[in-house]
Amino acid sequence: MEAIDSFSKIAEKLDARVVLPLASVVTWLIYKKYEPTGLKSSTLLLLVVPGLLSGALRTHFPTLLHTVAVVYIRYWTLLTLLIVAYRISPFHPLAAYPGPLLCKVSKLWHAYIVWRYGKSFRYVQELHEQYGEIVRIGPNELSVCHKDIATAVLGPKGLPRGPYYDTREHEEGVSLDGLRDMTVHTSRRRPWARGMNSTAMKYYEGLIKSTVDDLLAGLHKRGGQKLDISAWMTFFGFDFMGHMAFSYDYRMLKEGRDESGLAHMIERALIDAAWLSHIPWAIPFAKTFGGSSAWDEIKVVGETTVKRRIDAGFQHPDLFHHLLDEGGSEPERPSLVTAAIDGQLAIIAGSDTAATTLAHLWYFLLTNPLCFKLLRKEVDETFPHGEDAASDLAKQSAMPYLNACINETLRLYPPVLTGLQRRVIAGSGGKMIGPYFVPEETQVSLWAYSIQRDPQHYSPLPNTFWPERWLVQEQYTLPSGDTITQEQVHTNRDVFMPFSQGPMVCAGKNVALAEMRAVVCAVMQQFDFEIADKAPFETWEDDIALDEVVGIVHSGSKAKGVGRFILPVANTLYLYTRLPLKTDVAALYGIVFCIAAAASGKNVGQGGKDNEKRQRAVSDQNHAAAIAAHPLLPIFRQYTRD
Ligand code: HEM
Repeated sequence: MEAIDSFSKIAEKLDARVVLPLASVVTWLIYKKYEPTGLKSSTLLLLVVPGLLSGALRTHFPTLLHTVAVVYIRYWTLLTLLIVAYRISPFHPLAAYPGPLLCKVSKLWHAYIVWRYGKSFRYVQELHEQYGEIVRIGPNELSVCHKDIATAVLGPKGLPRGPYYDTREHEEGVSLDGLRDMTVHTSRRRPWARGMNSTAMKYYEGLIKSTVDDLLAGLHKRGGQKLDISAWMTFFGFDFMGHMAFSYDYRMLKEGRDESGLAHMIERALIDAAWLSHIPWAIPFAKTFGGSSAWDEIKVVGETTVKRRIDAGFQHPDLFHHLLDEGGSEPERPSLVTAAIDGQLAIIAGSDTAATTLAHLWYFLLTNPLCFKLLRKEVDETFPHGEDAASDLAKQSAMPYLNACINETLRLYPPVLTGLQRRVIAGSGGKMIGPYFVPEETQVSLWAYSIQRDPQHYSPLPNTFWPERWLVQEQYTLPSGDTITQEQVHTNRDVFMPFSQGPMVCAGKNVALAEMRAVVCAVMQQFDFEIADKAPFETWEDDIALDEVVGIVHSGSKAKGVGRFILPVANTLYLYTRLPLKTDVAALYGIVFCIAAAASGKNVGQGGKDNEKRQRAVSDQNHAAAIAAHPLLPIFRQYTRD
């Protein structure tokens, strides 16, 4: 009783005008210094603190509801303003780096772009075109295209992963691709190294060959019909990964369809994770309030596959055999859960990626008849007299034009289209990337799509499919027919990163390259294609990469956009100095309004105008899903050499 009395006495003396701003400032300082993201800390700082303050200031307002409304609104409003003001101020450590205002204010903007348009790689590329090789794409995040990125960021002395990868953490644990601690990552990668060594590869080669046979049989069966070539690449990708990871046959090629809906499930799950990855502080909330049904479905399918494999026991040296260390090579065997998570990762990371690359490659070959002709010539010469083109992987890896075509496809459309995010850790003193200093606790993102289309790294024609740039020769013929010399061609292999680079390079790189080479050689050797309907081919790239995203940069970041933002902020600050409730509501409105106003550009909020396209944009958020939604339907016919 005494305690309550003394609390009431103190509370009466409190001045709301001092206490509330003070509380907001302290909370802001805590956020600025420690970046707390857990559910508990967020609940404490954002709900409990203003709740306690409401209790303390109860006597200052006519009703409890009034008190709660005033306290919460004022506390959150000032906190938001402090955060925003600091991020756009010249005192922020990244103030010197250019970027759109909304990116500097919050990563919510980027999350919104991903959620609304999906193709944020196009957005980031436009930012680079506008601002140069280094752009501030978040309050604490830079996207860099400088030539030193590979060594400085991805190399052995590079940086660990950033919080973007926190969505990879599931109830059971984290998959290899989500491990941010370099030491833990190194030890977890050991079974993968065994699962990808030359002995293991020998076994996978047989699987590639038999899966290619299934593909060829499926295509022969449907000869003379229009076939969605990208769907068949997806069937191949999943069937091969099923065999390789778990000795399991998804039977997509045999059935000619994805009966289990696995590919679609993974596309949906990746869409769910895509926008959330940009705001990792929201992950605990998203998990608490529902999570992703697609991830739940994948979990069920994954668990069934793992159980089936365990019940069957060791029969083949598949990837799971190595991940579980069935051979007993490690002093301590990895747990079943860890092996299961990473085995499922192989399906998720390895199926869509190879399939989308192959889909793009067919698209480029079919729309560039000269390239098709050159590649066919190389296939025919390498495998004369009907020699089986799918079986000799060593010969395939030495085919210069084939590898140039694959590289060029991976350059223009790296299947991992999101940025590879790394973080400069606290206490490291910062990091130099070329001439740029990146302060501690800053995220650095490398967007292969932007880097690999940057004219300073790939010229001429950085946006054109021109496989010759990968060949070493004295003279080059451009698609126009003009010839240029070696000195006029610049191909910077150091920044070629479709598989990433360094200690966290794609664990399946060699397998992926082997399977893609085998598919292309075998199909080229046996089939001719006829494009029955030209229209989808003409618009395909625009359709899947969604031009709609392009243009946000200009509409959201020009002086008019900044003006739209500053006015409501000033308005809000002015209103904030008034105390009655209605001005607090106005202040909150001001915040919402200023964000909405700054966000509104010609692309945002025009839903009524072009609703059909917008609807499609939402369903196209994942690249593989976009490809699936825009089928390429050539007719396959038997090819016989003259
Ligand atoms: C064209 C095909 C592929 C491409 C372009 C590709 C690309 C990539 C990229 C860029 C990363 C780094 C991701 C990041 O750090 O965010 C990665 C990681 C990974 N990929 Fe691939 N991948 C392909 C196929 C495969 C295949 C077939 C497998 C499995 C057999 C696989 C397994 C993995 C694994 C396990 C990781 C995580 C590596 C680590 O964290 O150490 N990938 N891949």
